[in-house]
Amino acid sequence: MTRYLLRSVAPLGAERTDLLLGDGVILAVGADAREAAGRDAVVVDGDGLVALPGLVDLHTHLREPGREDTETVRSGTRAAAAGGFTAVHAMANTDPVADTAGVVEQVWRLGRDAGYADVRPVGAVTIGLAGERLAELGAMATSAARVRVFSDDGKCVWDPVLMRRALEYTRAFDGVVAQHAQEPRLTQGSQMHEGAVSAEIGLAGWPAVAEEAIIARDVLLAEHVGGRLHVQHLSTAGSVEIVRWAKARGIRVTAEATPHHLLLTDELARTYDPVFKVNPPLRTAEDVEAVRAGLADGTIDVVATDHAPHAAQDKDCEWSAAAFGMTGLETALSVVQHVMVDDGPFGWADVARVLSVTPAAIGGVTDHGRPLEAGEPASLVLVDPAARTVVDPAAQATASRNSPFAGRELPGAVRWTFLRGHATLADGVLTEADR
Ligand SMILES: NC(=O)N[C@@H](CC(=O)O)C(=O)O
Ligand SMILES: [Zn+2]
Ligand SMILES: [Zn+2]
Repeated sequence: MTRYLLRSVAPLGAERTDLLLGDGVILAVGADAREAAGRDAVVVDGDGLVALPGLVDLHTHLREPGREDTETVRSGTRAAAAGGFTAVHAMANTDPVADTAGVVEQVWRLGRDAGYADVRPVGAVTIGLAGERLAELGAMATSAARVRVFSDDGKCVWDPVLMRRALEYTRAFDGVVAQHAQEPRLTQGSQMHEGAVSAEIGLAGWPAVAEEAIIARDVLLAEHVGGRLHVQHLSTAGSVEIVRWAKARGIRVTAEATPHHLLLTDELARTYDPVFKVNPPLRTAEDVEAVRAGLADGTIDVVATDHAPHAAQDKDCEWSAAAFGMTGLETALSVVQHVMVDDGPFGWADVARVLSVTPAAIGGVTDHGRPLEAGEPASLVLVDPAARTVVDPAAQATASRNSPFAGRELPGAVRWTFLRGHATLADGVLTEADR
C-alpha cells in the first residue's frame, strides 16, 4: 500500500507538522514521520493546508435502490470524497425503502464495493415509511450494516405512540431516532416558509410551528422514555430555543443544521427557481441568525448536508410541481468555513467537531472522527482555506445538478481525502477507489 508523507500540514489549523500514512493508519507524526517515511513514500506538499479528520455526514440521500438516474451509491460517495467526507449515513427513503435487514445490507455492500466512503445505512422507523407499523429495527441493528440511526426522513413519524415505541426500542442497541419534524396537517400543500415573502408572492406557507410542535413533543417523549432523539435539519429560531431548553433539562437530544439553512433565506423564493425549494423550507434572516448562534453555542451539535439529488425534470419545472431538496456534499465544508470560520467564531477544531467528531459519535461510527495521532485510522482530509471557487454543478461528482449555491463564490477547497490511508481524492482529483 502506498505510503504518504504529508509535509507541513496544520492539524485542526494548529502548528504545522508532518504526518506519515501507511497500512491504513497514521504511522507517525512530526519528526518521526519524516524519519520513518523512507524513499518510496509519496510526498504531499501540505504548505497552507489544514488537516481535519475525514468528514462524517449524518444525512445523505444516495437514491439507490430506485432512483439511480439521480444518484447511485457510487456517484454519491464520489461526491462525498470530493467534499472531504469519509463516511455518510444513507437515508432510508429509497425504492424499495430501507426497512429490512436485506435492503440495508445491500446499500452497505454497494458502499463497500465502491470504496469511496463508508456507507452507514439509516433504517426506516416504520414499514415503507407509511407511519403505521414499526419496521424491524432490531434485525437492521444486528445485520452486517449495523444500523444505529433510524429515520422516516422525508416523512414525519407523526403517530406519538409509534414515536414513543421507536425511542424505547432503540435503547436496546444504543440507537437513535432521527426525526423529520414536519406536522403533516399544518403543512398540507406547503411550498415555502410561511411569512411575509410567501404572502407577497402567493405560495402556500409552511409555518415554523409545524416544525417546532413536533420537536417539542418529541423531546418530551424522549424524556419520558429515556430514548435518544436526533432532530434533523432544524431550521427555525423557535426550534433552537426548544432544543436549548431540552438540553438544559438533561434530555438526550441532539440536533443538526444544514449548510443551506445556515446561509440562505426565503427571499430566494422570489426567483421562483425550484432549486431553492426544500424541506424544511429556507426561513427568514432571523432564523438563519438563530441557527448560526445555536451551532456556535453547541445547542446544535452537527452540520449535516441533507444532500438530496433530484432529476432535471423534477427541478426544471414550475415551483409548485418541483421536488423538495438540494445537493450539498461538495459544498458543505466551504459553506461552514464561510459562515462559521471566516464570518463567525469557529476555529478548525470546531469545524472538525461539528462535521466529523460529533456526527461520528451520534451515528456510532467508531473509526471516524478520530484524533490525528499515530495509530489512528488514516481517514482524513486536507483543505486549502485560502482557495476560492465559483460553484459549478456541472463540474461536480454528484449525478444531479440541483445545487442552490450554483454561481456563488465560496471559500476553501478540499485537496486530498484519505479513507484508511487510500487517497480517494488526490490534489483535487477523484482517484480510482480501492476495492
Ligand atoms: N430535504 C428535502 O427537501 N428532500 C429530501 C427529503 C428530506 O430530507 O426531507 C429528499 O429525499 O429529497
Ligand atoms: Zn427530512
Ligand atoms: Zn433528508
